[in-house]
Amino acid sequence: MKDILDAIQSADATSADIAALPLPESYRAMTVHKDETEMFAGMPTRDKDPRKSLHLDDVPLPELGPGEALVAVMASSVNYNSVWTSIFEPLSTFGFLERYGRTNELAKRHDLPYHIIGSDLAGVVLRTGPGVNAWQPGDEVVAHCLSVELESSDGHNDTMLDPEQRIWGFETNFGGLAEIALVKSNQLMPKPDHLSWEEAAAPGLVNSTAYRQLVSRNGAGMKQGDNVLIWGASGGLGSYATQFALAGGANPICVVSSPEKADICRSMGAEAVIDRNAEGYKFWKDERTQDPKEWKRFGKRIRELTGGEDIDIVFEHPGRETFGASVYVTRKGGTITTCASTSGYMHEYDNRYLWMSLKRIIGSHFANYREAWEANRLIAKGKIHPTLSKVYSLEDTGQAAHDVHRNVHQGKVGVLCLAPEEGLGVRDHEMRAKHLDAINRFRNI
Ligand SMILES: C/C=C/C(=O)SCCNC(=O)CCNC(=O)[C@H](O)C(C)(C)COP(=O)(O)OP(=O)(O)OC[C@H]1O[C@@H](n2cnc3c(N)ncnc32)[C@H](O)[C@@H]1OP(=O)(O)O
Ligand SMILES: NC(=O)C1=CN([C@@H]2O[C@H](COP(=O)(O)OP(=O)(O)OC[C@H]3O[C@@H](n4cnc5c(N)ncnc54)[C@H](OP(=O)(O)O)[C@@H]3O)[C@@H](O)[C@H]2O)C=CC1
Repeated sequence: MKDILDAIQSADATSADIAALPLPESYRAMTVHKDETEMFAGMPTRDKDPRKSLHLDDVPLPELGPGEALVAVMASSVNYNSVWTSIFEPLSTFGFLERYGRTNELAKRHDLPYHIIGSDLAGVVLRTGPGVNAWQPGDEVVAHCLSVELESSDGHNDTMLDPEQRIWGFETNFGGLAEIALVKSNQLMPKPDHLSWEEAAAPGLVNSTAYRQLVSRNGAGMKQGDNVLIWGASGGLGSYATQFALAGGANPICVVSSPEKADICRSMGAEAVIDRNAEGYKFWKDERTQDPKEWKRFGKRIRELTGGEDIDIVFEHPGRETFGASVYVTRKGGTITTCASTSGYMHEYDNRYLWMSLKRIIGSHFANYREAWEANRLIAKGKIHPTLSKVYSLEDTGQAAHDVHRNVHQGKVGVLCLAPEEGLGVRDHEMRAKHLDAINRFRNI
């Protein structure tokens, strides 16, 4: 592994040099263990601790198949899907690996007693499998997390609709929170030159998801002037949704839960910010009963901030806790677009406000190949910036996931895998200098 790292860090290693490096038989990776899936049984979700279930293991290098690439991972990031995997909710991810393993001989590699997690990476291609022409050993890349087979016509217009659609590092093995990752070569995209490894690894999953959910015609198709209600506006998804709204001429109404988070939203350029904690919204009277008066109070506050207008698009992901309010505050003909249910997936809302006011609910999930590429292009062009806050070492991934689970993080949390320190991998210093304040906006707060 040291030789690989030395070659990556040397200014003059060629593609042939990288291709000639022997690959290690094993590498370090963050895993969950199949024989531990019941370890948190009976505990409340909040108390399930990723630091207990995530392990740093030495794992054997997987065989490289056709159309695949092995990548030396310099940095990765923590996504909420890694929190779900590490607390075995809503399901153990080993079921996904078993199901994938049954599909064909090569997919069997994924069905193991350990699951290497992680759905983001920035790194360097080490080897490509048969049939890969677009990428070479030595290429500096990021990887998006869409894994599809594309054997069915269902996914030929929109690759997210493939019946064998999986999220790499969640529904497949060999993810990015490791020193080496196995990806399909179609997941690879050029690493933005002006970013360090850990900055480049941060946006991938959430940026692509926010792009489809909010901007793409497959999602809400946001346009100039739209009022966009963004829950968790300084969190993983929300910090990109806020940037897309601002960059696209829309009007974000950012919801956060502390004055620090409100300040970050303002520093991104948002003017309308609601601190849900300070304003004390209680959309549920008890576990089963919502309080429409609170939806109305929330709607009034939004009208105060917009000069009397209601919401064109709600960027939803908290789920059960907020969904009733989200449907209520949307304007006639408006759209609620949802990609998650962090607080519970059995939603309740008053359907009269949906049908009588001709509102639409759109389900959205990650992004298709093209959307992921377009979202990465916006990062590479400096139109959208990483929202990296803290950076952890690979061995401290459990703590990083714990922070995200407990909602004590800001923006995105990064993880150094092979990169020995932060700040490495920047190739375009001139472009970086232009965007330095925006790149550093979330750092160490
Ligand atoms: C990019 C990052 C993203 C995120 O962070 S997202 C957040 C994390 N992700 C999650 O929380 C989602 C985790 N996944 C799940 O909870 C489950 O994954 C799903 C609920 C999405 C699906 O459940 P399942 O049991 O895996 O699949 P089924 O489709 O319900 O299949 C079970 C059986 O039901 C059959 N079936 C499906 N639809 C129908 C239908 N309409 N009518 C009759 N049967 C149906 C199937 O065929 C199959 O059958 P057979 O067991 O025999 O193979
Ligand atoms: N389907 C898909 O493709 C994707 C789905 N997801 C899912 O989306 C969800 C959010 O992911 P991500 O943004 O990365 O996570 P983060 O934890 O980084 O951010 C979410 C933010 O939402 C806010 N929030 C959390 N719970 C509530 C609540 N009960 N009521 C109101 N606001 C709440 C919090 O902000 P604050 O406290 O400031 O209000 C929190 O910081 C996860 O469940 C994840 O699995 C993520 C990416 C892709």
